[in-house]
Amino acid sequence: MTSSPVSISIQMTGIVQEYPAANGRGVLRVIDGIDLHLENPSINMLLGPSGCGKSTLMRMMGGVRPFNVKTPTQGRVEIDGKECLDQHDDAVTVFQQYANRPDLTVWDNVAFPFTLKLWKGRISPAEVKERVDTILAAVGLADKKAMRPAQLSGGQNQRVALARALVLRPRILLMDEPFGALDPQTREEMQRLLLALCKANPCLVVFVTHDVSEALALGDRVIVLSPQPAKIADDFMIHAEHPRSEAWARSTETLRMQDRILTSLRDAKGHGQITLSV
Ligand SMILES: Nc1ncnc2c1ncn2[C@@H]1O[C@H](COP(=O)(O)OP(=O)(O)OP(=O)(O)O)[C@@H](O)[C@H]1O
Repeated sequence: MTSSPVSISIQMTGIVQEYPAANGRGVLRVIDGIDLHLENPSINMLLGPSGCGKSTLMRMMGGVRPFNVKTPTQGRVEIDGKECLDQHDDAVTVFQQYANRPDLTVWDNVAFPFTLKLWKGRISPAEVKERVDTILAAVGLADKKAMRPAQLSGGQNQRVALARALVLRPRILLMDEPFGALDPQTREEMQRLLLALCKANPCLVVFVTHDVSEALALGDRVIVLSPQPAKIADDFMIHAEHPRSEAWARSTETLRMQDRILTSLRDAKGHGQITLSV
């Protein structure tokens, strides 16, 4: 993978999101006035109680609009100063559920986006091959390329999903609790892998997590949302170098940040969803 300078910004101004209420009467306000400016290359962690609207906010950054719902209800999302009105190819998303196709090999799963209308014909078959082989080597799956998802572990499946996202060389990588279903050791391996991939291929990462330790291990910036309807409860930078050591994780500075996050979540309904894995 080659390291190339990358520059992108996401500006969210006065964001309000309402959905039709489940009982069919009125609306449910999920996001209640968020202003946020993100710039890359950086890893931005979004933390907040379950259901507070993290995924909703993240989807807006990729221009994804739920069927029949005006998104955002109020406010404006800009990518590089240009209003984002639709799904765009600057952003790709990695989900907790991998979304790998069971009928395709690892190689074909990673190459899959290039078969879609948006990408078809944009790059040559030779470049597709070069990109897929390179990213599979980078995520440590070069020797698994002929296997199918059912033959892989959870961590390996998540590597496939990460490779499929990065093969597009996005300027924005949206990660919606990507490591939430993995065991602690695999989760740590994936965190180290993500840091290495981001170093090789800098981009703007927005990463949703329920885990305070994960936010502290990965984040250049930590944004804490309040319970629904979400506002920004806290927002701070972490300047420590990556990868962050065990000693750093146990330092007074880190414990103070951990305490700061937990304090801003203390009164949150549903804060039991927030975990601490150190
Ligand atoms: N398309 C939709 N239509 C109606 N309600 C929706 C829609 N999408 C999300 N919601 C509601 O908006 C709220 C916020 O959902 P969202 O998935 O953004 O929260 P979250 O913070 O990511 O949750 P979690 O941490 O549990 O994944 C929830 O109450 C959810 O039911």
